[in-house]
Amino acid sequence: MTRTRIYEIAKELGIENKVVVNKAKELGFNVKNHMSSLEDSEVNQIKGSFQNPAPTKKEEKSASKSSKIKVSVTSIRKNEKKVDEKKTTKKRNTNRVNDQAHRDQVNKKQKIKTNHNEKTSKPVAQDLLKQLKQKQRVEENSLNQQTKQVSRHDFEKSNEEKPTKKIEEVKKISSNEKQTVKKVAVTPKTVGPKIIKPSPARMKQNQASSSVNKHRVIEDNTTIEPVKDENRRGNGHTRNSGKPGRKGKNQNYAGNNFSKHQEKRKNKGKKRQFEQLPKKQPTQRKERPLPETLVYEVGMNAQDLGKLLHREPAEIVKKLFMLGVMTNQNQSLDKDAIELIAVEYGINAEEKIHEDISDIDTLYEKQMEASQNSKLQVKRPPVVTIMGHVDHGKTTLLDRLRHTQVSAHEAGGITQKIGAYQVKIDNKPITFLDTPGHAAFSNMRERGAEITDIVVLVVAADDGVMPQTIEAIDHAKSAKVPIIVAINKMDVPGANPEHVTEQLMKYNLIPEDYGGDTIYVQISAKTGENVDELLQMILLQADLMELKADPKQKAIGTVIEARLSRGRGPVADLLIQQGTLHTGDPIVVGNRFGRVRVMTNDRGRQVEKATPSMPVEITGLNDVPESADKIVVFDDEKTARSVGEQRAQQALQQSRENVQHVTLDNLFDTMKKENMKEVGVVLKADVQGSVEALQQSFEKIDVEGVRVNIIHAGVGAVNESDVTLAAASNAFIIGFNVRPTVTAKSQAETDGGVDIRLYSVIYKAIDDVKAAMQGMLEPTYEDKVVGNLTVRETWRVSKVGTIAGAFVDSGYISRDADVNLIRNGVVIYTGKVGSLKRFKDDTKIVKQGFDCGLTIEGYNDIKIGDELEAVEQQEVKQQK
Ligand SMILES: Nc1nc2c(ncn2[C@@H]2O[C@H](COP(=O)(O)OP(=O)(O)OP(=O)(O)O)[C@@H](O)[C@H]2O)c(=O)[nH]1
Repeated sequence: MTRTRIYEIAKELGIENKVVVNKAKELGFNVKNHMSSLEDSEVNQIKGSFQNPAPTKKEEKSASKSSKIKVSVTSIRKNEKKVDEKKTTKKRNTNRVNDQAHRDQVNKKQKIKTNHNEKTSKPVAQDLLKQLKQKQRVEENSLNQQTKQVSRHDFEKSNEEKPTKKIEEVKKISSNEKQTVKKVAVTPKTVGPKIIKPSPARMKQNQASSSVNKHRVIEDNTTIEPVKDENRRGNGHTRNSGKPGRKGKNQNYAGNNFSKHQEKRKNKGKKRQFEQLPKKQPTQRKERPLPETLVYEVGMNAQDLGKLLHREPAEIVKKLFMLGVMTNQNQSLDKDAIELIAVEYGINAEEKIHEDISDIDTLYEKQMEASQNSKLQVKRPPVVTIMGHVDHGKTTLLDRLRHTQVSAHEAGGITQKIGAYQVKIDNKPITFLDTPGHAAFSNMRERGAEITDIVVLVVAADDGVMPQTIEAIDHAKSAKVPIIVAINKMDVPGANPEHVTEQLMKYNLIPEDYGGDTIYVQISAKTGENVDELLQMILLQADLMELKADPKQKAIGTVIEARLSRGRGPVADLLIQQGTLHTGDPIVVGNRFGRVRVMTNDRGRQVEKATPSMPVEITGLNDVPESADKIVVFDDEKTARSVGEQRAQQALQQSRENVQHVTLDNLFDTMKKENMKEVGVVLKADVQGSVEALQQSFEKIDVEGVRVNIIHAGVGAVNESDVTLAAASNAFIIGFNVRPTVTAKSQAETDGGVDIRLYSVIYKAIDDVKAAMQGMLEPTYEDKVVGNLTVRETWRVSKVGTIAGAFVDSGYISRDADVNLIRNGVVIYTGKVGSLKRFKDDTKIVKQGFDCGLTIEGYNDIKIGDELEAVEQQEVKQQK
């Protein structure tokens, strides 16, 4: 009989010694500690008590609790096996089996309920996997459908490949998901690719990169469309379902139990995936069609041509290179190169004729032509110039016409101001230009301003045809302007109109009575007799001429007069010839520019617009223009400014070029001119007309060998710069109806006395200049006897010759004088004084009543009693 120790039993049962000891004691065995031994029957009892414990209430509870937590199917089965093998008592076995069956059921229920412990609970996990697979299949089908839809819309060309690829992609993603599913609990929500919110830009991008980046497109499309469609269909998905990155709104997605770490890894993977994708190619520019004709300008570069041809400049450079023209994109191309390019592209080339907008003369001509061809033409008032000989009554007639008495206040009685005004007869206006005779008329014509329609030739009935009358006829005829003869001063007793008519007929001005077509009117400007008839005749003539203008077009006109006003700045009198000028119009006037600021009519009333043949005064120019300058209206002030500045620049350039350059052609003239004396004049006047009148008069002063050089002429007060200029040019200043500024005056005094001459009458200015010119002539000299001497002694000195001791009877004798030696009333010799002494000293001059000793150069035969005349050359003043 063997005995077994307690610790061996505990070891066998896998429980603590203490427990076995206690159990043995419970069963009434005599044991003390784990070293105590038991008989076989006792051992079996103890083992049995441990292997088949009686299910107490406490035990049941604890068993149920633990099964909820840990008991597995296999462990139960193991226990069952063990129990079967050990063949414990029937009762206990039955109890145990019942208990176990109960526990199994509880366990199964718990497993399904809680879904915990999938690793060990195989049947539950298999169920779940089944569910998942089913779900994925549904998703695949759905994705397939969506992919087809997308491909139908966006990828018609490559629609066969893409769905497959999409499926592959989805499968790939799904397989990834499967792995994840094994580890995590499955939620009923979609486990799919990241859903990206669709946007027009993204769609566009997808379309653009479709050919290049199919992979990306597929992903984008598979993710974009389902959201849209499902939302539309209302299939239970919320609008935000599956949208990543939206906090709070993405509960379902969060429910997928993607840990942050996993998500990060996933994103990283995606990033890597994108990085591996081929880089996005630069988008190709869609080529626009070539123009039919390449309208080019010489000097354009490849970039300019690229814009015109809708092609990349690089392409043009390449083409030129192939054609043998080496250039870059910025290099200017010549005509040949540009035309080569046009041929290369198979289109026509046409050179753009560059319109020089600074050429306002051409613009003026064009507009004049346009208005003459316009169907909107209406009748316009005639523009009349009154011409005639001095004092025949021009100013009186003009005054009579405008009911003013300007001539009474006119300094010197000469018409000096150029202006214009309108007179109405039978409500029909006539525009009169107030000019100083024919000079202004011809001056205007010389400068291309033909603004006069009719000339009224004033001839005094008591004076008849005079030189300036003839000049006026010639000017009018050369301008092809019809003449109306006004025989004036009919009120004067000696008036002889018949004689005047006879005289004028010689100049082909045949009156109607004599079968001609020249209108004659006998008037008295003073009394106003027949002045209205004269006006009627002017209107008749105008009707015959059918004078018309288009008031709708942009205005063009001519400057009649311009001046600088102290308060208003540059002021210009304009005659509008075509179109209508409005206040605010941007204009270029000659080389000046500006905007019509204030416009006043001939009565001084402010007007907003000026119609054809209307004279107006305007302000707003940057500088004083010149008479006969043309006015052109531009669309905007900026253009007007640039044109004006360009023209001023050109004028300056031209004036520099006009500085005399000696050529073989002008060599002789220049040499002659170089010998000429010049009188430098700086001319300032109140109005441009006076400046021009004075300038012309000065040029006409006929003093042989001298000419007037007008260094500067302008409108306005004499200022410091005029003084500086005059001082530098050794010129003097003529101010006509203007005064020097205070500073200019003091500067003139300090600057070595610059001469400022002020005039209010033209002829006085001319006389003074003439005198100055005469003063510049080389003086003429004549011999003049300045002293008489008598020879009283003679000495012959070797090496010196004969010395004469003489007494100064009258006048004086100087060392530089010539001497006439007179003997018996005859001049024997004329020569220079060799030496002149008082006693032993040399002297310059010996006066009357004194003795002197002198020698005569080259003459020694001097005798006592000879008479000597001291002769000097003295300047003789020119007669004025
Ligand atoms: N009796 C008479 N005298 C006249 C008549 N018309 C002009 N006069 C006088 O003739 C003189 C000259 O007249 P203006 O009008 O100054 O002559 P103008 O042609 O303008 O002269 P310039 O300005 O120097 O070119 C003045 O004294 C006028 O009073 C007229 O019809 N009858």
